[in-house]
Amino acid sequence: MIALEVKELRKSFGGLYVTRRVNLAVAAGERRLIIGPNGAGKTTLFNLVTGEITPDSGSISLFGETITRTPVRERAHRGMARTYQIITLFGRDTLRRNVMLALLGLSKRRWNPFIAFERQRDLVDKAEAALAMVGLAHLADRPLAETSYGERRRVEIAMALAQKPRVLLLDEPFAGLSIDERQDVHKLLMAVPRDVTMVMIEHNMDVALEFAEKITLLNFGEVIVEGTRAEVVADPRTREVYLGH
Ligand SMILES: Nc1ncnc2c1ncn2[C@@H]1O[C@H](COP(=O)(O)OP(=O)(O)OP(=O)(O)O)[C@@H](O)[C@H]1O
Repeated sequence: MIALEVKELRKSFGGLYVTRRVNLAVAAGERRLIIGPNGAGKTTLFNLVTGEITPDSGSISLFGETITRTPVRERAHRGMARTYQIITLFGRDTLRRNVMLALLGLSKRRWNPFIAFERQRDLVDKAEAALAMVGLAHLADRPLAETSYGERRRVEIAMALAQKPRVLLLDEPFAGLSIDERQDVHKLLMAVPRDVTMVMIEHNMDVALEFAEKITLLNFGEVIVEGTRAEVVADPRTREVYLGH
């Protein structure tokens, strides 16, 4: 079963192709790593997959259903989640509330002002369960601004996992973390159940390589090497465009 399929995807900005005929098929449960030099088009590919930008041509499907023109929110309802940068979180709010807000953002129901936020029991439970999954249950009452960079990264992952995604896109989850924090996030990602397919963009090869089952190498908006971890690492083109950087 293919979880995420991209066919002949193209996108240009001001006449420059940033995504050129990209094809990608990620199997259900797979852990895929996307690598490539700066400007290769990795984030643009994620933006196309989540629907934040629209392709010029080509198609995207999620578990066999075409979503090429489906709005972002609807894709999220169908099981697509993405980790966002910390900037989008609320510093003065507690970790619990931040995760609850993420869940509310996805919820079809409207925010009910007559029920105190903390009394929305199901939301509280889901938020706490998500924080427990990333080992932060004990910090649920702490304002986000008082947490470390590594803890915040785990909150981002908790927010995405709380949505019970079928496909999770991780955009540089190890960026800016210390070696110890990288190991924590790595352990956490390795523990995510197989019913979540994960696609990761990452530059930190030490931890990312361990995570990857298959690797796709992008360069100038094109897939130039793809295969198992061993195949891609051994491929001279990988060394040429990426590992030599
Ligand atoms: N909205 C946009 N308008 C114009 N050009 C854009 C836009 N978004 C991205 N680009 C350009 O597309 C190219 C690819 O960018 P993208 O962010 O996808 O690369 P990347 O592989 O994620 O790079 P990095 O590793 O540096 O994050 C870059 O040259 C970038 O300047």
